[in-house]
Amino acid sequence: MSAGRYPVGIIGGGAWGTALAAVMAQIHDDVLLWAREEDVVRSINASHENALFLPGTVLSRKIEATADLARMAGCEAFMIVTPAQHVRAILSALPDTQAPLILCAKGIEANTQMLVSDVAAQVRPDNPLAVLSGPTFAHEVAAGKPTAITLATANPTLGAALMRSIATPSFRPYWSDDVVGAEIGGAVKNVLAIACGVVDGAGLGLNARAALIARGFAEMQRYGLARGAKAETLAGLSGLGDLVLTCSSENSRNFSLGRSLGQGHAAENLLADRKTIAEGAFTAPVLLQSATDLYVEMPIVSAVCALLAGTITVDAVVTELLARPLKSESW
Ligand SMILES: NC(=O)c1ccc[n+]([C@@H]2O[C@H](COP(=O)([O-])OP(=O)(O)OC[C@H]3O[C@@H](n4cnc5c(N)ncnc54)[C@H](O)[C@@H]3O)[C@@H](O)[C@H]2O)c1
Ligand SMILES: O=P(O)(O)OC[C@H](O)CO
Repeated sequence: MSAGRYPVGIIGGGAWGTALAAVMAQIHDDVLLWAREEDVVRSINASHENALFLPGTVLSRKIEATADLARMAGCEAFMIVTPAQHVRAILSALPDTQAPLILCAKGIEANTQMLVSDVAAQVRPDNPLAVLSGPTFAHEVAAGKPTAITLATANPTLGAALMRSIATPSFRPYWSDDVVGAEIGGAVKNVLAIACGVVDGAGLGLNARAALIARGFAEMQRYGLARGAKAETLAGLSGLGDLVLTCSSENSRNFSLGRSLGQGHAAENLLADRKTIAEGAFTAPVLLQSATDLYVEMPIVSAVCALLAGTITVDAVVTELLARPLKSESW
């Protein structure tokens, strides 16, 4: 990539877009971040903090925020960091560009069952695509803590160029040619993290949590392989790696949503009160529908859907899962 004023533009001023801007500011002189909320733009430009979505992290003065998408036209590559359900709209509104798009949302589009990369290929057929996904809590990345992540793109030359433009001494991408696998790991783990949070909130113990991670991973593999993912990608950073992270920490929004469900709070109230995104709540119903269409069994995902819909209690869901017919552990 040739030198330009903004080597990487970031679209989305939530916690993750802001953390990625902090990473980019370690290696680039100017970082332009588009945020939807004027408050976020003001907070970053005036106080060098994203007080709404990543409070407490002091940001580099190299980061400039804007609410004007037209300003992004000169960027040489884009990180697309809005929630999955808004990627279609934001890509449609992006200025005319043929720059590579690095897709950072973890989810599946409702109604269409499309992965974010499918949405991007449909809306922006002329832009090269890559997916960035892995075990990455935003506040740790923004603080410069060591992080490894999958950068998936079918084109190895593009992969190498993008890795060079985003790697820092503490942020290490690994290239994969498996875009579908990288996306499915990130989308499915969010739903499984809700389930692990439920186990925690209901006080079901660490054995139950480990069982759920292992059996949840079996669901991720069944579904991923049915959609063309590679097994080794699902076992890597963007699959198992991210599953382990989000299933074991209250820092995960998905886990903490599940924890509150497990403590008996109503899903409707919990979702209405949220200011930040728990992607798993949006992914769960479309994932279950997609799995059903592919004849893939996902009992844990199904249980999460029922809990989110408020059609079953935690006690009943646990009894149901444990009462399923005894079967082989492989699949
Ligand atoms: N936070 C993390 O640690 C992390 C890490 C890796 C990946 N991700 C993924 O990145 C994506 C963004 O998550 P986040 O943590 O930055 O979100 P966040 O919860 O911190 O912020 C919410 C974001 O949603 C945006 N938003 C809300 N309504 C919108 C609309 N109508 N159109 C466009 N944007 C809208 C807000 O502007 C804001 O950027 C998600 O898919 C998430 O799974 C997050
Ligand atoms: O807070 P969560 O559950 O959205 O998880 C954030 C990241 O996806 C962790 O990799």
